[in-house]
Amino acid sequence: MALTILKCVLKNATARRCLYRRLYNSSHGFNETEAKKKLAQCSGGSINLCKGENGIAELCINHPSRKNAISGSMMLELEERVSDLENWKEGKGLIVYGAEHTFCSGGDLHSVKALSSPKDGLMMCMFMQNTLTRLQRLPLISVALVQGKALGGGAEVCTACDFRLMTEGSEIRFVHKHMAIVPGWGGASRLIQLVGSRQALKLLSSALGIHPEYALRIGLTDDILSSAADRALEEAKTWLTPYTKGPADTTRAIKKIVASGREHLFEDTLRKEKDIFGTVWGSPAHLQALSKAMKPN
Ligand SMILES: CC[C@@H](C(=O)O)C(=O)SCCNC(=O)CCNC(=O)[C@H](O)C(C)(C)COP(=O)(O)OP(=O)(O)OC[C@H]1O[C@@H](n2cnc3c(N)ncnc32)[C@H](O)[C@@H]1OP(=O)(O)O
Repeated sequence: MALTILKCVLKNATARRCLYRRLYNSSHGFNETEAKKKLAQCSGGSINLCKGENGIAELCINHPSRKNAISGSMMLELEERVSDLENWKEGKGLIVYGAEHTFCSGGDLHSVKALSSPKDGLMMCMFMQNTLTRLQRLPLISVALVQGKALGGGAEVCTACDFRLMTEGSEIRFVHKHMAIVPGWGGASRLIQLVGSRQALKLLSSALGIHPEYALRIGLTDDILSSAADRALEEAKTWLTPYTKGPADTTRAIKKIVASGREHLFEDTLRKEKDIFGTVWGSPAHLQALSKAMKPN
């Protein structure tokens, strides 16, 4: 019995390690401590997290005086909030949005300037890829609520969510070409997965603004929201509700399978599906649902 429990604990710990592992570590020349010290020097704005009792959290990119541009200290806060969410066992859903009804104008140009050496740029790129990959792998169904503009790094952040909802008049734009750079926060790779390589090539090489109708047509957004600016967050929550209804363990297991399927070869995915299946099969919620389903009429 004790051996079975130990095996189960180890299996769950391995599954957790795989989900939350860092993409880059010292073996890739990435020094996290040094990166954090450097990013802390570029301050301004905040990343605010509010965890709801309904299992849906709201993550706010908050730097309104700069259209929610992400400073170095906000990159650090984003990493801290993602860590917090990784440990939130009751969580089922996440909405990422920008303060004052605009999503995010990308990297804070003041921070970007301070980090403009190739060494610092690569350090920031690895730090943000680690964080956004962990955000994408969270066992929460995530939605980016795009109001106003999602530019550059802001466009990249919204690709790290499972779904995107755009409000009327909003715009996603990979402006990197205008800055003579390419996305480095993982946004190009994720864009290819979302819309295919041909569309991704068009969007990155033109730096064209992507409006809601076009985004819907190419599969970049999942819906267009029509409510007034100050009601959009509520509308996004309502949109997410059918996907997060029911026990947290079930929703989290579904998201883990999909997150795994996005990243692994199909054979690995089948094995991972089996492992994750093992974590929910026979749980109290499963047994309860089973007995409910089997009640004689
Ligand atoms: C490393 C990440 C990198 C990447 O990988 O791509 C980037 O993301 S680089 C940043 C890319 N983003 C941009 O180049 C956007 C620049 N901003 C704009 O184009 C416009 O400001 C806007 C976002 C379209 C908004 O325009 P508008 O509504 O006309 O407002 P203002 O232009 O007056 O902006 C208000 C205020 O905000 C400051 N601001 C806006 N964006 C940024 C930013 N990314 N970094 C720093 N500051 C920003 C803008 O300068 C104004 O400040 P004040 O003049 O002091 O009022």
